[in-house]
Amino acid sequence: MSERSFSDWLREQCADEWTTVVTHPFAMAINAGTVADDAMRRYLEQDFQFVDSFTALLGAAVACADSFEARVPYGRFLGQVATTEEKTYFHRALAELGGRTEAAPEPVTEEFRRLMDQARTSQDYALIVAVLCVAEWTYLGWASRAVAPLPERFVHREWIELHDGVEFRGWVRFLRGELDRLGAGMDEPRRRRVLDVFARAVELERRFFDMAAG
Ligand SMILES: Cc1ncc(CN)c(N)n1
Repeated sequence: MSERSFSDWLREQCADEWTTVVTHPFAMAINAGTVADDAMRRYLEQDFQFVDSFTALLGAAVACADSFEARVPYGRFLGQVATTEEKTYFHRALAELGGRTEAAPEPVTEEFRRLMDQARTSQDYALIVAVLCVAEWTYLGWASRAVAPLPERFVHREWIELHDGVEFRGWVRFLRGELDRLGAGMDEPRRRRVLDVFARAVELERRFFDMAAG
């Protein structure tokens, strides 16, 4: 690896799949506010299952981070978003769309949950950050492509706003910074191990949107 940061290097290794995620037709339809109610309901029902393991993974990041400075942003994000804004969004949006919080998980949802659960139980901080970083950075990638005026309906607009804005950008910057910091001390096999997990998460993000697009 040369001077480019570890997080940039990771993203470049899966550049095609990454671009497919952040420009995915389903994500672009959210930005345009044109996702049909049935499709948005199915997507959010599945994402609610995703968010459970994601929240547990944030908890693992608090536990496994290698410094107090690193633990604090995870704790803040866990408290602010996972248990307040994002959670109330899901309940309001699913109520609006006639969705359920306990839908049966689709195969890709199961696979994503398994990846997050494996990262969590590994207690390997770098692998935990790799999965969190993909989930948040790709979401910033598509949401930041939205152009004003944002869609009128809150199910689309708030989902975009939750994944863009000053605070969310700072959160993604922090996650990338953690990968960059950890990557600087890694040997080649270790970097490849992190890449395996990073690339698998990018693939699952793409398949998650494919599932939602039907
Ligand atoms: C599948 C998926 N990936 C990422 C995010 C953003 N936290 C999400 N809500 N859902």
